[in-house]
Amino acid sequence: MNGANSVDGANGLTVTGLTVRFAGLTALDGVSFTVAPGTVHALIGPNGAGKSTCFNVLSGVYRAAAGSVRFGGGELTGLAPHRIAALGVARTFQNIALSGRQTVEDNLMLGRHRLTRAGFASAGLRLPRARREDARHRARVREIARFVGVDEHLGAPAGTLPYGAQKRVELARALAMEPSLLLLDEPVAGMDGGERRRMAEVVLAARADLDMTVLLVEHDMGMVMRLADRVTVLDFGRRIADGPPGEVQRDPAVVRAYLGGAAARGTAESDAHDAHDAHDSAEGGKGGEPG
Ligand SMILES: Nc1ncnc2c1ncn2[C@@H]1O[C@H](COP(=O)(O)OP(=O)(O)OP(=O)(O)O)[C@@H](O)[C@H]1O
Repeated sequence: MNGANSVDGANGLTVTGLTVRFAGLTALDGVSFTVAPGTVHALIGPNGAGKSTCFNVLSGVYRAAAGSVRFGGGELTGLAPHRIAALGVARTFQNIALSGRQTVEDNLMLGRHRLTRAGFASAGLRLPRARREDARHRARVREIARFVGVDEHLGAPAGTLPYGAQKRVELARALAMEPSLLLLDEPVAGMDGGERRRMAEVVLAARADLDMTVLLVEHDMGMVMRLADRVTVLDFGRRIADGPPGEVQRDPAVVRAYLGGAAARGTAESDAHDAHDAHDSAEGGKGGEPG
């Protein structure tokens, strides 16, 4: 199946024939998939499969050589990152990208920038309209911080928080943009079991309560199985499987791709490690280190 049934018009995403090349290397080779509105969709695959490249095209960081990305009825390919953000697409990063010296509240307020109507001049002059708007945004930021469970940290510099809390602040900042499509790049990488479960709860609550479509890149197969309504699997830039998580985890091409990656690297240690990941993917178990 080619996966490009259009879901234009709502908060659905339709990726068709996406191709990205880097000096002789084809990082994405005609990839197509569809993310239905209001669902959590996972993009998985071994290291180097093309997942980050795909996210970078969706958020406007990379340009595609060919193909199309349609969201909510409009074409995203070729738009600059700020234009894509303005259309309601928010993203978190594999590595934390917060402003460490600023407070959590200020980091979240940055997320609301696109929603701010009063210009810099009136905000600078502290005109009443700008003050009211600022208060409204701060109230919403507090709500979102509570929703994600970081409200106790609002006054702290983001860089001083424990790692797991910083990852949740990143998610809160993305939510502060009030996106209709949320791109999560390895949201639980480096977290312990308790933090992972907490993050999973927040993502599911965001889908249910905030009417959001979520696309997720994640190496933790337990998370993928728990969260995703549908999974697209990439390997060497190509789509090798697409379907419900239970189906995809049994797909021989998927199991082979994960085992093949381990064999190609050839060390006993990485074999054991990746075979463990592949086993997890086949069993829907927990584990899988960030790549
Ligand atoms: N800016 C770039 N310049 C050159 N090659 C790149 C660039 N970005 C990615 N690549 C290459 O494209 C391929 C896909 O990489 P990508 O980072 O998208 O994979 P991934 O699935 O996200 O991997 P991981 O799970 O390790 O993060 C890799 O071979 C990578 O080396």
